[in-house]
Amino acid sequence: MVPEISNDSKREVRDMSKTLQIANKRSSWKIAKDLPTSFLYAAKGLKYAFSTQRNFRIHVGFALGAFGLSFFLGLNKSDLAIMTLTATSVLVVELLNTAIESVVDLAIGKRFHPLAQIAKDCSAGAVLVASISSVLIAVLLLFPPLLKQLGV
Ligand SMILES: Nc1ncnc2c1ncn2[C@@H]1O[C@H](COP(=O)(O)OP(=O)(O)OP(=O)(O)O)[C@@H](O)[C@H]1O
Repeated sequence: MVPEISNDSKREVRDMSKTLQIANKRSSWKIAKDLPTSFLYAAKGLKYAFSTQRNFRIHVGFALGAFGLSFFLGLNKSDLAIMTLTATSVLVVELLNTAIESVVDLAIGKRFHPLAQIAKDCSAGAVLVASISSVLIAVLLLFPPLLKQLGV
């Protein structure tokens, strides 16, 4: 049987989460004042990843190549949607990997720590898994029409 939660407890949890939200906002060095400013910060993140992360540039190159080939081969809408999801998911994971690396470096600096190693290795592993799956999907979707186009 699920124990009943009193209204007082619910109110307490609501108040606490409100206080935490305010505290979180206040502890941030700078807060985006509106939506365009939030987009600007996101664009800055993309610019940072593109200019500093070789792997991110490689993934962008592959994504553009795959899109070009998809349009050239006339992939149908659902295949194009799958290609889009696949290519962007690799970029998203790569961005998160960059964020995790930065947070780990912020927390520990140049010191060695086994947990920092686990965080970075798992994060890199996530990029690898996403990349392998995107290559598999690209091969599955692009090879048949490509072979047809080449008359093989
Ligand atoms: N502070 C640390 N403590 C322990 N091991 C670390 C630490 N920093 C890095 N490492 C190890 O070194 C590896 C490489 O770290 P790095 O920060 O260069 O990540 P990377 O995956 O090479 O970065 P990128 O994604 O930019 O290529 C990590 O995967 C981890 O195994």
